[in-house]
Amino acid sequence: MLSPANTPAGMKVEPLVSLENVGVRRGGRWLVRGVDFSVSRGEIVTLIGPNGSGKSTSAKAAIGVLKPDEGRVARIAGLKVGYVPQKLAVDWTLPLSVRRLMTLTGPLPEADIMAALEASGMAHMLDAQVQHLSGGEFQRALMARAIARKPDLLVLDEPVQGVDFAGEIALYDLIKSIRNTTGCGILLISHDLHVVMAETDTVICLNGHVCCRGTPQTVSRSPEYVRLFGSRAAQTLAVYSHHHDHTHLPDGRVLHEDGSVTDHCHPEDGHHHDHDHGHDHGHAHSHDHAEAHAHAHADGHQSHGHAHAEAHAHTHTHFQSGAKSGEDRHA
Ligand SMILES: Nc1ncnc2c1ncn2[C@@H]1O[C@H](COP(=O)(O)OP(=O)(O)OP(=O)(O)O)[C@@H](O)[C@H]1O
Repeated sequence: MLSPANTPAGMKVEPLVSLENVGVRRGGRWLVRGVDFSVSRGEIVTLIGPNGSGKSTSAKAAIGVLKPDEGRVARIAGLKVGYVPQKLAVDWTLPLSVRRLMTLTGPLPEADIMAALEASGMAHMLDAQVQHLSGGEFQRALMARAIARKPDLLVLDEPVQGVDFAGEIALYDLIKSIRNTTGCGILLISHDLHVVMAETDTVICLNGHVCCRGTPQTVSRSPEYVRLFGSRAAQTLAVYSHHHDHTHLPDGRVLHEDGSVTDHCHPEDGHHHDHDHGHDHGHAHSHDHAEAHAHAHADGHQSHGHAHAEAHAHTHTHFQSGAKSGEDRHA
């Protein structure tokens, strides 16, 4: 495995992609600002945050699909990106087999198609119609498609959407095994504020900017969590909790915890208090988190404790971005 943890001590690894103070402005307002994070080979970075908090925007800026209005994005030369979008622009009235899905945007050697489907547990569904796949199978097919071109960086936008709890664990297992066998870097997007993959090296919590970051606290030590979800779940999932200190109003302005309202939110505006949960919220909280998780899954949606009333649009038509270097893209 090529995890940074396994690289020889003192050896500096150049990140596959790094964002520095990135801001994206559209329609007269900042969608995200002050975003900085990097993803290295073998590393799993998870972006969490409520709906509309800028996760997809930040990921798109990272892979070069979207040009930032401020800040810098650097990518290693020739970076190959596999992108599993949140939504697909597919005409569901036309028949589409899994095999065809694999080659929609370009031919692939048969051996690579089969190896990717094999790795994703989908080889037996080669001729199945995509329309008939379950949520979990569909995500696996998309993942197979993304890994077939052997990317350096795999970007997964909400890979567990529409997937039940057991399927979620299985998908996280698959993501872990992709990382372990290929050594690629993984940027994972989740709107679930309570649960992230245990293997996540860094969690970046977005709320229009980086609200907090840290290592996820594993809950495997919490007897309550194990009792609720079983030891298998406890081995696979971890919990990362946080608190948002501001609310985005429908008109784009920001209501802060102290009652003041500003036009934008920005880490430097004096209203934000970053929490490094690696320090602030340790194991003592794991019992509460496990309960939060139980509720989230029992009623089918999460309570974020954060009102975000904005409508948002998705443009998720890219399967795969053959991003070259960031400088090329931004020239
Ligand atoms: N091209 C655009 N023009 C204007 N606003 C946009 C554009 N793209 C995204 N937005 C807005 O930017 C905000 C962030 O969107 P983004 O899709 O990055 O959020 P997200 O955290 O990924 O949300 P979700 O969890 O709902 O997918 C949203 O309020 C969205 O409406």
